[in-house]
Amino acid sequence: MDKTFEYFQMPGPVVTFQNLHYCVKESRGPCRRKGPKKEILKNVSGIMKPGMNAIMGPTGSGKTSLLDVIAGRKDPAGLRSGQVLVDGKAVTSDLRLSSAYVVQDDILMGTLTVRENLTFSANLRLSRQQYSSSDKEQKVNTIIKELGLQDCADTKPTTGLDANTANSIISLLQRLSRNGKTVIFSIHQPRYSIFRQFDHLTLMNRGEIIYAGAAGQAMDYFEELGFEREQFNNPADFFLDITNGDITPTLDSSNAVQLHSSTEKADRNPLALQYRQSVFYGQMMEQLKQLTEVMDPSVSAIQEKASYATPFHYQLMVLVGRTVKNTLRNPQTSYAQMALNIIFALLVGLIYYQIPKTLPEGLQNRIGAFFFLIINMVFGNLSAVELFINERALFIHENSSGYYRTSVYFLSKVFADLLPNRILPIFIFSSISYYMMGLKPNAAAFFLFALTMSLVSLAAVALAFLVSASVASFAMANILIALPYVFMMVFGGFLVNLNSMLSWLSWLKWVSIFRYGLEAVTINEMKEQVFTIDNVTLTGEMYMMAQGIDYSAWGFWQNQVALFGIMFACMVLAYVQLLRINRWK
Ligand SMILES: Nc1ncnc2c1ncn2[C@@H]1O[C@H](COP(=O)(O)OP(=O)(O)OP(=O)(O)O)[C@@H](O)[C@H]1O
Repeated sequence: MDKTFEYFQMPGPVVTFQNLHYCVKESRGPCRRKGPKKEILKNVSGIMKPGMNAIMGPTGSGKTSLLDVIAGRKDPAGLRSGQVLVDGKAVTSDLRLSSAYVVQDDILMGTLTVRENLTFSANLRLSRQQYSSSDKEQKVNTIIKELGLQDCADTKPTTGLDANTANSIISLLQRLSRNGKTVIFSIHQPRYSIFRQFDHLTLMNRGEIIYAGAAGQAMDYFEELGFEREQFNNPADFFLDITNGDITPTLDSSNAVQLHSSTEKADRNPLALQYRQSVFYGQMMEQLKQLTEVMDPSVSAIQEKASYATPFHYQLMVLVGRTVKNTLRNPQTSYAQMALNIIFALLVGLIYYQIPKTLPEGLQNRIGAFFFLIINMVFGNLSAVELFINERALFIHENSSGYYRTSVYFLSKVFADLLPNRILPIFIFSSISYYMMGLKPNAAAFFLFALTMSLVSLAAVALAFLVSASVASFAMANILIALPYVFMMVFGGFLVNLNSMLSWLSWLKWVSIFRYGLEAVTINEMKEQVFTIDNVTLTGEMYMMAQGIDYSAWGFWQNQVALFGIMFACMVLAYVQLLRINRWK
């Protein structure tokens, strides 16, 4: 009884929700066609006060959906009616910073230690004006202590932490709730030692509430309805037996629910109807009326812009720091990328070692080498498709919890990938292959060669980023990226003469990274070169003229501009795709 009293008296935020109706369209069949609408929350109202608020019910009863609607994580398009208020005010983006939403899945950066993960969160979610670095450090230490993680605070997050056990999580939540926090959680079949720590219990069945009130009074409520509890039956099992229809009310009870009457319509939920006639419901609705009367209606109309605890540049610094740390601790991709480039550079260098200027090999080998190089620059970057897929769940969670802006995440990922995995390996690749092949021996030509290789590579990488930001699985990403790469290769000007192509297909050459790359390196190398066979001479210009390549200065630079344009457009589209990722549940 004391506990109930404490629950109703404790100061802190009060969450209210009234008349929630939430609908989804079920997807059906292999094409995931949208089926008919299904109401997953039906006329759900309630009050959650500071303390331990448990939501229980069988699988699919709507527990998670209710939590998601309260936390503002469920797509608002599905909310047919109802409203969630905190202290009588409509929920705004500020709530993201003063609340926490914990999911069951493991969404932490696995390469960072427990302390580093917590520090990352503290750095982004606590305002720099209100908390100094040492304040944040202290907060992190307190949390580590509260969670009992002192022994593993400096090891990487792994499973099997003490804090993962239900008991320690519940006792932590209880300590939080005793400090005036409103803790709302969904739980399956807790054992009695856990159940008795709950202050308030919401029981759900088929999208409706069948009991909401003091957790300690729930059993009496159902016993009064005529459900008989066996002596040693755990409360959670008792409730599950009721919702599953495994126990029925004894007929001699005056309040007994007629669960299986012949007049009952299939879609009616007698337990929910009974609850709506109960004194618990009456009292709750009365309180709800009082709590929502004070609400200022103008507040709910304002759709606030998302606000963040820290400025753009600070978020960028923290996120780049984490990405760099992650790359350094998980350097396989960078090593593999570097090794791939060195091996291919040596291979191209050996196959086309010191190409002579005599015909036919002088010409044939040069063009063949260029094709080989461009293929390597494009296909060698397939690993870039993993960039946004790997951490998709982490990004969605952190972004919707208000840690950082999407643009900050995009920039930190792109730059942390481009420098170690793309730019650096390309310069090493270019240096090795260029001098082994014996191409034009002057610094300007080498620089333009390396520039072309970089732009070809970056354009291909940007396309991979776009695919990466657009899909959630590697399998899909691999299919989507292979298709344009192969098309571009076919229309690159090496495998088919572009002038002889069917006119309705010829537009493809304008989007071919291969063509721009191949033309640029060809112009760079062939210009002012003279090839000989016996007494006959052939100039590079003659070859390019025959191929329809414009070898003027603009002819060369237009390829670089086009490559840059493809890269830029793909990057912008990749960012737009990141913004469009569905954050709703
Ligand atoms: N976005 C959605 N699209 C389609 N159906 C949904 C969606 N969200 C929830 N549902 C459906 O609504 C019902 C309630 O789901 P919910 O996850 O809230 O139940 P739950 O009580 O938390 O179940 P569990 O204990 O298994 O987690 C389920 O039938 C689920 O399939």
